[in-house]
Amino acid sequence: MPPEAEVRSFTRCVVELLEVWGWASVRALDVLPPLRVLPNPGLRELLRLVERRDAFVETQIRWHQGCASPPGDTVLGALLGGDPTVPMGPLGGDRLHMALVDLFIGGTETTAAALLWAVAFLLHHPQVQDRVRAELHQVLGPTGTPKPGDMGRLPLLRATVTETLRLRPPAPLALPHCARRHSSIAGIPVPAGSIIIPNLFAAHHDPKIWDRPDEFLPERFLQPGAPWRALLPFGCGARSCVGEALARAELFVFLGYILQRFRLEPPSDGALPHLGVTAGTVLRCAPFRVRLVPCPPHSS
Ligand code: HEM
Repeated sequence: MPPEAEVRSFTRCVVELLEVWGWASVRALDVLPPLRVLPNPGLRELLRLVERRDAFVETQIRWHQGCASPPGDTVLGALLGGDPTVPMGPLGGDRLHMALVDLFIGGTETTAAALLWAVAFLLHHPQVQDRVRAELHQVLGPTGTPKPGDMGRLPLLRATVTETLRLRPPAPLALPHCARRHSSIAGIPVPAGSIIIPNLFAAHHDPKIWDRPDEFLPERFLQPGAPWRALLPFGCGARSCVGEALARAELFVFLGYILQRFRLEPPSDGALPHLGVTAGTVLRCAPFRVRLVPCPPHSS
């Protein structure tokens, strides 16, 4: 495990990197790649952060490789082949490096942002909190803790996570894709070489698909005929998010764990979080304060 100061500095680097990636001057390069030849302070800053990120990842890899008995039960240990139950075999070189980068960039801020949005919406909707807590107590009893395998038994908790991902998809513009050959989307021609940027946020707020699209209504996912196919917080198709199952499990378990033990309340001044959005690679909730009031088992 690297020293704590290094971990903190790396965490800051990942947060900043995602922020800079969301700057208009940097996002514009996804739409018009030829602009890369022009001087761009945003791009310069992004590349500086990428260098810092890569240096940290390389240090961790070298440390593991130089270690006489590297731990096999870490992600890096498993990717290096230390865990014989992992079928993929050892990775090396660029593939190993980018697998780790994907985990840090794709798998940290997105899930954290979603959890924060869930807490923010639940502060606005204490009655939903109560219903989820009642479901948790009824199904798991006073001592059981939610596990990923409980999703079928805790439909309202699962629906609460899903509704949060619908209203505030953490990656609102997914990732840019380039059409390798001539194609079409919903009858609209897409010439080869086109850059496609899916607007997941807009799709999740389409009034033609979603009833009262701007409202937080987890129950909509408990009703027959809910438009599941129009729900795309993890993208879709061959290049959809590889971390979907992990992210869903993390959100389900953490949110369930929190709601089982605490009532979420606004701070004493009663200020509720602002639910507005600002553009960014990761859709983040503005910072807010929350009181976690311990609630005894059985209470709702
Ligand atoms: C709530 C959490 C998350 C959300 C909302 C999310 C969303 C997305 C989206 C929208 C994409 C782009 C898909 C597309 O372009 O069609 C993506 C790609 C990706 N995500 Fe996630 N993600 C989350 C968590 C994670 C986690 C936990 C990991 C890793 C453990 C991860 C790793 C990746 C990777 C590696 C890609 C690129 C896949 C590829 O290009 O083939 N994500 N994610």
